[in-house]
Amino acid sequence: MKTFDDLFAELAEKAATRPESSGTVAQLDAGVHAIGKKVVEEAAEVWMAAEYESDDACAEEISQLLYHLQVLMLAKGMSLADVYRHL
Ligand SMILES: N=c1c2ncn([C@@H]3O[C@H](COP(=O)(O)OP(=O)(O)OP(=O)(O)O)[C@@H](O)[C@H]3O)c2ncn1[C@@H]1O[C@H](COP(=O)(O)O)[C@@H](O)[C@H]1O
Repeated sequence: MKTFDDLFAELAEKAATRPESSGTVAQLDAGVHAIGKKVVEEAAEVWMAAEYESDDACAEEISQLLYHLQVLMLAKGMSLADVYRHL
């Protein structure tokens, strides 16, 4: 099963190698403003799923929110340690 750290390593590799098929590369190219909007959208979907959908649907929305947060971190040039030191 993929972990948060596994996903971040995978996305960092995509950002470095820039494969044409990567949605992550497309989002990074769209910039922080567009990525930030996706973070807010996914956060709202998590909220709605938590109130009105199944636990599995909510978990899926949370995974998408985590993905978009990681894309934002990469767009900002941040590492996992930059975040973890605040936990
Ligand atoms: N975990 C994710 C992941 N979670 C969410 N998303 C993106 O977030 C979107 C969430 O979609 P929604 O359900 O909110 O639907 P939507 O708003 O209509 O989607 P869009 O119109 O914005 O595409 C998905 O369409 C994906 O584009 C993800 N995209 C990629 N990954 C993983 O990231 C890795 C790298 O992916 P690529 O860069 O595409 O190779 C792979 O392991 C992928 O599994």
